[in-house]
Amino acid sequence: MNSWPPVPTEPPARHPDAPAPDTELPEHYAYCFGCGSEVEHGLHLRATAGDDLTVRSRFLVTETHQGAPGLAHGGLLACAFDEALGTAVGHLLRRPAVTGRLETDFVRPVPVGTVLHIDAHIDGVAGRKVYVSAEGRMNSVVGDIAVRARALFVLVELKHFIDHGRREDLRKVAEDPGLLGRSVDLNP
Ligand SMILES: CCCCCCCCCC(=O)SCCNC(=O)CCNC(=O)[C@H](O)C(C)(C)COP(=O)(O)OP(=O)(O)OC[C@H]1O[C@@H](n2cnc3c(N)ncnc32)[C@H](O)[C@@H]1OP(=O)(O)O
Repeated sequence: MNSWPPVPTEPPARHPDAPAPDTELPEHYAYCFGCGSEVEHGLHLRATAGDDLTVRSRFLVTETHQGAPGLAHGGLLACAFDEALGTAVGHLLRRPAVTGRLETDFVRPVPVGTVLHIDAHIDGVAGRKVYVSAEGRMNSVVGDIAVRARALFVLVELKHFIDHGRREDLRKVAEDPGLLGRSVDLNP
């Protein structure tokens, strides 16, 4: 594997208002495929703040997540890691960010019925670039590693979402702000 982070970085600083360790984190958007309660066949990932620069997430692989008979689809597993890594950036740095790059190593097949435990860690910051990595273990926080991932998140302004989001969904959120979790400082 190449060195990580791939560029010189500053040590990340956990935001002073980041949730305390062991705090259960709210979904960040009710219609998010990764965590949203309104998405029937979504991943329904749940996350807990960890110590320092970590977030611990978990999700149950169901029969709607299959790629081969009885096995999780790799793309859905990548989605879970995108969510888990983004949750770490959003809640611990409290800044809006989007995935610029995501790489995944699928180490073991993941059967339907598995609870995947994903430990994400913020590794370094270079300007707007935030480097994060995670490991996913099967059925226990000390289970066999099934997937590893690394990602670059890029810090963005609120304008990013307003400029690019579909109008009707932005309107829905304006009418019902409760659809969004209040985890990041939108005007830091
Ligand atoms: C509590 C909250 C929880 C949230 C959880 C959410 C989890 C899910 C997160 C997602 O899935 S977000 C959706 C998927 N991602 C996107 O839709 C992003 C689409 N891409 C973009 O909008 C733009 O390409 C992006 C904002 C990422 C960057 O565009 P910009 O014009 O703002 O910046 P620029 O292109 O100058 O890049 C900034 C830096 O990042 C670097 N960069 C960007 N993309 C890169 C890439 N792919 N690989 C390597 N480096 C990259 C780029 O080289 C540059 O480095 P330097 O500062 O050193 O010059």
